[in-house]
Amino acid sequence: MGRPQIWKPVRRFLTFAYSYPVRSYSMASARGALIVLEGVDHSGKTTQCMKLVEALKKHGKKAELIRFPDRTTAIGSVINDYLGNKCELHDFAIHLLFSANRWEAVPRMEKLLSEGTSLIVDRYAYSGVAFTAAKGLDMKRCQHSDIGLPRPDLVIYLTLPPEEAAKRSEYGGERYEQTDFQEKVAENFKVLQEKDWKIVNANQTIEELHTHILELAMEAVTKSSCQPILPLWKHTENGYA
Ligand SMILES: Nc1ncnc2c1ncn2[C@@H]1O[C@H](COP(=O)(O)OP(=O)(O)OP(=O)(O)O)[C@@H](O)[C@H]1O
Ligand SMILES: Cc1cn([C@H]2C[C@H](O)[C@@H](COP(=O)(O)O)O2)c(=O)[nH]c1=O
Repeated sequence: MGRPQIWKPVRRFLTFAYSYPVRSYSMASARGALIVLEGVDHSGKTTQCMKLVEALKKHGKKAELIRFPDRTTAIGSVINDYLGNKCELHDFAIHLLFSANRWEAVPRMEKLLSEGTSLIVDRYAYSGVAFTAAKGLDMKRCQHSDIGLPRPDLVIYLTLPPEEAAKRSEYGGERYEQTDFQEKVAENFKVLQEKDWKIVNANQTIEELHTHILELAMEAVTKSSCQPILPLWKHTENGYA
C-alpha cells in the first residue's frame, strides 16, 4: 500500500529545512588556504607560485598570487630602492619596512581567505627574519614585528645550494644576491624551519617541481578549509614557534 500523498511535500520541506543550514554553513565557512613558498634567492619560488595559481584555478579553486615584498605600495617602493642599491637605510629600519609591507596586506589577505580564495605567497615573514638575521641581528628581535600575522597553512621550502642558484639567469642584480650572504640566509631558514614545513629539492625541472608542489597544495586547500586562521609565532621556552 502506498503512503498518503500528503507525505511527499512534507518530506520535501523537511529535507530542505534540515539540509539548508548545513549547506549554507559549510559554503560560508570554507576558507582559502594560506600557502607560502620560501627559499634562497633564485631557488625558483616565483616560477612555481605562478604555475601553482594557474593550476589551482584549473582545478576549480579560487587562488591568487601575493608577493613579498609587494613593491607596488609606498612602503614597497622604498624597499625596491633599497634592494636596487639606490638608497641606504639602517638594517633594522629596512627590516621594519619589510614587516610593515606584510602588515599592510593583512586586511586584503584576510578578506580573500574568508571568501574562499587560496593565497599563494611568494616569501613571507621567514624571509624577513632569515635575511635580516644574516646581517648579524638577533633572530628573536627580528621575529617580533611579524608576530600575529596570519599563520600559513603550508610552508614549502625550496632547497637549492646558493652556488647553484647563482648559475641561474639574472643573478647578482640586487643587494642580497651574493652566495656568501645567501649561505647565511640558508642557515637561518634551517633555524626557523618548523616540523610541518615541506622541504622540496629545487634542483629538479620546473615541471617535476610543479607536480610535487601542486599535490602538496591541493592537500592543504582541502585540509584547511574548515580550520581557523591562527596567528604566526608565539612565545615558547625556546623562543618563538
Ligand atoms: N627548476 C628550475 N630549473 C632551472 N631554472 C629555473 C628553475 N626554476 C626557475 N628557474 C629559473 O631561475 C631564475 C629564477 O627563478 P625565479 O624567479 O622563479 O626564482 P625566485 O626564487 O623567485 O627568485 P628571487 O629570489 O630572485 O625572487 C629564472 O631565470 C627562472 O627561469
Ligand atoms: C620578503 C623579504 C625579502 N627580503 C629580500 C629577499 C630578496 O633578496 C629580496 C626580494 O627579492 P624578490 O625577487 O622580490 O623576491 O628581498 C628581505 O630581506 N626581507 C623580507 O622580509
